[in-house]
Amino acid sequence: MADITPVLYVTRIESFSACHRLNSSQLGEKDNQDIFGKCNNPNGHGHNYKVEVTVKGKEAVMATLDHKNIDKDVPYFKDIVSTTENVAVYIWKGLEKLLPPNTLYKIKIHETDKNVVCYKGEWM
Ligand SMILES: Nc1nc2c(c(=O)[nH]1)N=C([C@H](O)[C@H](O)COP(=O)(O)OP(=O)(O)OP(=O)(O)O)CN2
Ligand SMILES: [Zn+2]
Repeated sequence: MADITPVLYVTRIESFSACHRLNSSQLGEKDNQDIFGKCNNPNGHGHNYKVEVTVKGKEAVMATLDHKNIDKDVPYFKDIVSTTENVAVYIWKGLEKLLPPNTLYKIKIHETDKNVVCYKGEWM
């Protein structure tokens, strides 16, 4: 008879504080303002991001982001807009390299109390 093993998902919640500005280097000033509105303010703004990492094992930390200006201090975001969706993919790519294959399950980021993004490594 085949063994039946329960699959458990373990979630750790970590946080980091960072500032950013939603602005695409591929667009002009007006388009950036129209698309990103107040989040395109040149002065930027900050968040206390809460990150939930779910693995089938253990986790690691995202020190490259904490107390940083995401747009200026993190080379990955030189030509990528620092939306929370893109931050989630960035964290996924970083953690995936540190963990055993197929153990990372889900990244969930609370940018604000109202904005929550989830990424499960899927592409379409
Ligand atoms: N799809 C996305 N939309 C927005 C993102 C994002 O990452 N992905 N990010 C922002 C801004 O960074 C912004 O700081 C979030 O602010 P905002 O939504 O304005 O603020 P709150 O969640 O506090 O709620 P509001 O009631 O809307 O002010 C915007 N959009
Ligand atoms: Zn923001």
